[in-house]
Amino acid sequence: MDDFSGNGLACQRGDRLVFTGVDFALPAGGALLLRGPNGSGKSSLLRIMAGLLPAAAGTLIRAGAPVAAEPDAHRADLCYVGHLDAVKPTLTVLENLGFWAGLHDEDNAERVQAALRRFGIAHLAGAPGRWLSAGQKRRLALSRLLAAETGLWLLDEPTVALDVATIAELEKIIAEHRAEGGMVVLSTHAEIDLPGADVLAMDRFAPSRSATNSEAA
Ligand SMILES: Nc1ncnc2c1ncn2[C@@H]1O[C@H](COP(=O)(O)OP(=O)(O)OP(=O)(O)O)[C@@H](O)[C@H]1O
Repeated sequence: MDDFSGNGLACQRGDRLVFTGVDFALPAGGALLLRGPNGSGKSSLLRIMAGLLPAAAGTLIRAGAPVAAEPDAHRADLCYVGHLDAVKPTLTVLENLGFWAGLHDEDNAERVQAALRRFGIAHLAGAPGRWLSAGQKRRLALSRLLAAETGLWLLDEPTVALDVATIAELEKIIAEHRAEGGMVVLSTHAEIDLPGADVLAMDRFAPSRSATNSEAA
């Protein structure tokens, strides 16, 4: 059974200690909502969870084993959607998603088509990325969630630029993922329906000013 947890996580960006002492535990099917003001470290924590940024302290555990022991297995079984959509402007919508999904699984054509349909952008499959509106780019980025099967979804402000109907669809897609034992960590300033989610208020983990100064000294 999959699960994902973190103990004593700290993050340093440049000279600044952004947060310390973050603990969380996600069971299979679990959801974690990251809240907090601008700069409190939500994106940084997601990047640490995705293995894109080293933690200054602490441990991540996936399915009972330290992520540091098998980082590739962890990365292969997660989908990180950052708040930059990473859509290549000269590739078509289908090529963008097919390329990404191919990194996970070569036999992905059907899943890719189904993902575009589910996010309502199948009619744009042949359009170059540069033609997409902000919301269409976001839908394409989120289509990755369905184009390859991964157990852990890490979503940085996923509802930005989405219309109301697509936010409702995303809520359903996340609920289906969790019903199959998938996990999700999501940061947002907006309202989103994530039944039973744990909430991490990131401002609680800001080091005190004196700690920050002594860290920087
Ligand atoms: N590449 C970087 N180099 C140095 N500092 C950085 C870098 N990226 C982010 N930071 C700093 O790390 C801190 C946390 O930023 P982060 O983006 O994680 O916050 P956030 O809670 O996601 O904010 P927001 O709500 O504005 O998206 C901020 O003080 C930010 O300036």
